[in-house]
Amino acid sequence: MQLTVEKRPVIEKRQTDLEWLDIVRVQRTTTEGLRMEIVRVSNLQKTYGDNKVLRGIDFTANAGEVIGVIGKNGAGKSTFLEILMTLKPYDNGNVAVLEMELQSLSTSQLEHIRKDISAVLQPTQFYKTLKVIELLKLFKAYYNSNVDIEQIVSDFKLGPHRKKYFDKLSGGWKQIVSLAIAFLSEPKLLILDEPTTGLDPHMRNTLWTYIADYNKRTGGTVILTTHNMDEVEMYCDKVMLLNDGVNEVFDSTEGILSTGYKSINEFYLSKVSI
Ligand SMILES: Nc1ncnc2c1ncn2[C@@H]1O[C@H](COP(=O)(O)OP(=O)(O)OP(=O)(O)O)[C@@H](O)[C@H]1O
Repeated sequence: MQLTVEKRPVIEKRQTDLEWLDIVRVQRTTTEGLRMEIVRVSNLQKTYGDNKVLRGIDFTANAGEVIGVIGKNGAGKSTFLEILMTLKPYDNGNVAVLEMELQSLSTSQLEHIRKDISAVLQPTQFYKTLKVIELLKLFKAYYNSNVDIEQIVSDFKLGPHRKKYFDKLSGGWKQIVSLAIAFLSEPKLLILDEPTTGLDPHMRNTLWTYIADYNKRTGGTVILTTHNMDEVEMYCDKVMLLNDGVNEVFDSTEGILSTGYKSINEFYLSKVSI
């Protein structure tokens, strides 16, 4: 595998005190030209009652890609992610995760596939009686993970919080702990629903640093939703714009910008009406 490093001008503009944005987007090209397909979705449809939320989504995620799913409130982004996480049934279409067609899987096959998927939804109030460090140890044991807990504590700046009870943390720190736990299993597919909402700018950078590093180190795939278009522009390889129940655009970030938009924010505002 050959690594090519590409520095985007926009990153330089927004460089932060963490200097992490020598974090460059690493684009993997394989000499064999082969990339494992992690998710393939075709004509996905999902209705709640008479609310047809997804009307035919086509989507592919390859190993190592970071993909941002964007769209206005209520567009169906979380619904889409929950289907990929195997948490929600769908009405029509095909959804293959790690080359397994979800609707044809038995319960035990679903459990098997879930071992390779990690997800962070909105911060939860789970494990009230456990301290942060205990939670991390618990999940390390559960996942049989080789990840060094102290490294995770350091990477996510959790040192001052390690002995605090989870339910006593602020909303943002709960979010950070949930994210740290998600990375413990070194999943092939990481699904994050608005991971940076509620995080301060330093912690947002910390998270993106970790995602970029995880992605480079393990070749893991990340699919996330966000309303922050700057983050999409800086860190996502591809963008899917969900609009009126379909993937109105699904393209590389560069591909979108090369069509004349100054930014992904401008692209979003021009494509999506209130
Ligand atoms: N369990 C449910 N039962 C009925 N309707 C639902 C359910 N979950 C979501 N919906 C509806 O489906 C639509 C899409 O919701 P979803 O949460 O997927 O959108 P979203 O794009 O993630 O929105 P946001 O950006 O506001 O988080 C909304 O109209 C919502 O009210």
